[in-house]
Amino acid sequence: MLLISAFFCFRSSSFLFLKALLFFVLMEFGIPLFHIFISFLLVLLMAIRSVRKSKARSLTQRLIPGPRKLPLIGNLHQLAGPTLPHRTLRDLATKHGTVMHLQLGQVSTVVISSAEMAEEIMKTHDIVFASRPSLVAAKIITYECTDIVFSPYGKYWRNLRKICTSELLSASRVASFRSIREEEVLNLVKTIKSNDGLAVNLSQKVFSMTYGITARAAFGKKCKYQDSFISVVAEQTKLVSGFFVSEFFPSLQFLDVVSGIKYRVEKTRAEADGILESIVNDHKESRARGRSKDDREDLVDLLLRLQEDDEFPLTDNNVKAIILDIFTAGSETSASTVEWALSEMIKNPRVMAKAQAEVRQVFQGKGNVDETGIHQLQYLKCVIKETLRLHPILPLLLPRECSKNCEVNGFEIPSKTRVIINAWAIGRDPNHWAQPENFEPERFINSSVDFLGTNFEFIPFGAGRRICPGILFAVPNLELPLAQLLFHFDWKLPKQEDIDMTEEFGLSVRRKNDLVLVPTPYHASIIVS
Ligand code: HEM
Repeated sequence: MLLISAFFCFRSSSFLFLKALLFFVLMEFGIPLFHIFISFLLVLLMAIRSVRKSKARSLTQRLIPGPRKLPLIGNLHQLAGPTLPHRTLRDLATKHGTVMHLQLGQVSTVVISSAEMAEEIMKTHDIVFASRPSLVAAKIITYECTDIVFSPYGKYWRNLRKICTSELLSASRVASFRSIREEEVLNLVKTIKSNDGLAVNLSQKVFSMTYGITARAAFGKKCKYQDSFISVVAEQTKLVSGFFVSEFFPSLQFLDVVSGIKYRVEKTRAEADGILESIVNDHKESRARGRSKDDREDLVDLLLRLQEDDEFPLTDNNVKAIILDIFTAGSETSASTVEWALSEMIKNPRVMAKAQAEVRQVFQGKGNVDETGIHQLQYLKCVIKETLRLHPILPLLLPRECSKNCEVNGFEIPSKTRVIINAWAIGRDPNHWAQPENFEPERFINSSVDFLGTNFEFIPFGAGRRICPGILFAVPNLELPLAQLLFHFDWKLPKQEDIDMTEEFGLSVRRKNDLVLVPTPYHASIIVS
C-alpha cells in the first residue's frame, strides 16, 4: 500500500503524499475499515489526477511539434554538440517548425524561429511572456534577480527601467554624454596612432573604450578597478553560459554543489561584489562631503538619493545589481558589435571602401570626426544594421517565461514554459531576406526596416515590454568609434589570410579570438598621438 501511495504521489505534492502515508500508518496499526476505505479513495483520486496531468502535458507536447525526446534528458543531447545553440536550434526548427517544443531535462521549452511567431509572443501576447525564468547562476550574480535584466515582470522592474531611462538612457541624457564619447574615442585613435603602424589588438582596445564611456556616463568616473572588473565579468559570463545541472534539472540542485560550479560562481560574485561595493561607498562618501553645484548627479547618486528618501525601497545590493547590469549590458554589447562590424568590413573590402569614402568625404575639411555631422553617414548606419542582422549579440535574446496558459496561433503554451526567441535565425530567414547569408548593407538603403522593435524580422534589441532600454545609448557608441576608426586609418590583417569569424557563446556572442589588425594612418587625419 505504501508503495502504491508513493508511486501515485510521486508527481503530485508531497503534502498529499504525507496524507496518504498517514492513512497507511493508521491502517497498519489497526484503524477501522472506514479509514481504509478513505485511504483507498484518496489514492485513487491522486492516481486520476496524476494520469490527467500527464495526459494534458503530453497533449501539449503533441500539439507543438518538436524532435523526439529521450527519457529523462528529453532533447538536451541535441544541444550538446560543438555547434553553437542558435545554429543548432535553427537547424532543428527547419525540420520541426518555427514554433518548436523541446524538453530540456525537466524544463519545458518553446523555441520561436520566425518573425510572425515572434510578433505573436512579443506583441500580441507580450504581457503573458514579459517575465524571465529564474536562472540559478543569474540569481547568484544579480543579487537574487534584483537587476533589470533578470527581475520578474512587475512594479519593481518597471520602476528600475523608468529610473535608468530618465537618468541615463533617454535621448536627452545620451546627447549630454557627447563630450565623454568624443574624448574616449579620441583617446582610442591616439593610442592606435602611437603604435607606429604595428598590429593592434582592437578587441581589447574597443572593450576598454566602451567600458570607459559607460562608467563615466553612469557612475561619474572610470572605475579604479576597471581591468579586474572586466575580467571578473568575463569569467561570470563564461560561467553563466556553462552547464548548470540544476538549470535543466531543478530538483537536482545539489549536483551544482558537488560539481563545484556553484562555488566558482559564488567566488566571482564575491570578487565583483568588492568592486561594486567600492563604487557605492565612493558615492556615499562624496554625497556625505556635499557636492559642488557643478557636479553632475549620476545614476548611482540618484539611486542612493532614492534610497535615502525612502521613495522606492532599494537596498545596497539592489543598487549593485543595477550597476552590474549597466556595466555589462552597456559595454560588452556595443564593443562586440563594433568588433563584428570591423570583421565584416575586412571580409568585404568593397563595403569597407564605401563606408570609408563616405566618412572621409563628410569630415574631409575637419580632419577628425565629431558627432555634429554623424547623422550624414547614411551608409555607415546601414553597415551597423547589417552587422546587427548577421551578428545579433544576444542571438537568442533573453529567455522569457509564460505566466499563464496561452494559445499562440493554435498552439497551447502552458504556464511556466520557457520561451526562447531565435533572433539570429529570424535575421537570416530567406522568407524575409534576399541572400540572407551575405553581408550587404545596401539592403537597408531606402528601407524603413529598423531595429526599434516594430519590424519583427529584425529584432537584435528584442521587442515588446522587455525590449532593450539601451538602444539610444548604444547607437552613438557604435557610430562614433566606427566612423573614427574608418576615417583615421586603413586596415588590413597582419598576414595574408582569411579573417577568422569564429563565434564564442557566452551571455553574448562575441568573436572567439581577438580581432588584431594593422592600421595605416590616413594622410588627412589631424590627430597626433
Ligand atoms: C549593441 C548594443 C546592444 C544590443 C544588441 C542589446 C541587445 C539587447 C537584447 C536583445 C535584450 C533582450 C531583449 C528581450 O528580451 O526582448 C537587451 C536587454 C537589455 N539591455 Fe541591451 N543591448 C545593447 C546595448 C545596451 C546598452 C548600451 C544598455 C544600457 C546601458 C543595455 C541595457 C539592457 C538592459 C537593462 C536590458 C534588460 C531589459 C529588460 O529585461 O527589461 N543594452 N539588450
